[in-house]
Amino acid sequence: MRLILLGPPGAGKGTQAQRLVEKHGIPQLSTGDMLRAAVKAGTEVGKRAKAIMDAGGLVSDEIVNQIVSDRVGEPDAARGFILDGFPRTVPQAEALTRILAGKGQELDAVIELKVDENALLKRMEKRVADTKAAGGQVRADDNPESFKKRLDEYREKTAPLSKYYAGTGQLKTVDGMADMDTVTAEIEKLVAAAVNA
Ligand SMILES: Nc1ncnc2c1ncn2[C@@H]1O[C@H](COP(=O)(O)OP(=O)(O)O)[C@@H](O)[C@H]1O
Repeated sequence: MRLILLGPPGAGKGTQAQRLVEKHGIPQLSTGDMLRAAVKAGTEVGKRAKAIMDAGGLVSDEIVNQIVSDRVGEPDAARGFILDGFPRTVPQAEALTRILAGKGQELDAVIELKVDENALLKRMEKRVADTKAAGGQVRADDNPESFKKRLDEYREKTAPLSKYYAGTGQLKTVDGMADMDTVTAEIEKLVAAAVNA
């Protein structure tokens, strides 16, 4: 099963992706996590990406397309994967189609979590508070200024993907304002329908 989770920062993609991983035994491919790992490891990609990420901007399509192309070719992704945070632009979506076509694969579904924008800043602040309370490391881009930039980038470059995937007939939407378990149940219904289609 090959799935994309779409939605603004704070929509709950990471949480839902984790639940799908547990239930279906396929990996979550989060470009945000992969880029943060590259920053931490101090690789060339990490060095190029760090300042952009900290400010809430988007890393170049060229870099993320390459990362995803490499990652979907790894053995654990052969049976499927959940993409979280990719694609984030229409050119990335087009690149993904090419990458998968090169392997004779295609997507099963694109699931968009619809969330009221006013809730997103509060969710980010809660994530920061929870992380601090647990003694964890707060993300450099989880501050109001970078978060605002992330939302702006989302509106301008990522939101058009809904139309793109509506056009391919792959888009499904879920109410991301519902409680987490309800969202999970709704996603499972859509996944079951897509896989049996
Ligand atoms: N597909 C992508 N294209 C460009 N930049 C990306 C992509 N995925 C992640 N990034 C970079 O990593 C940052 C964090 O990504 P992610 O963890 O997915 O954030 P969020 O929690 O805001 O959804 C983004 O703000 C961006 O700088």
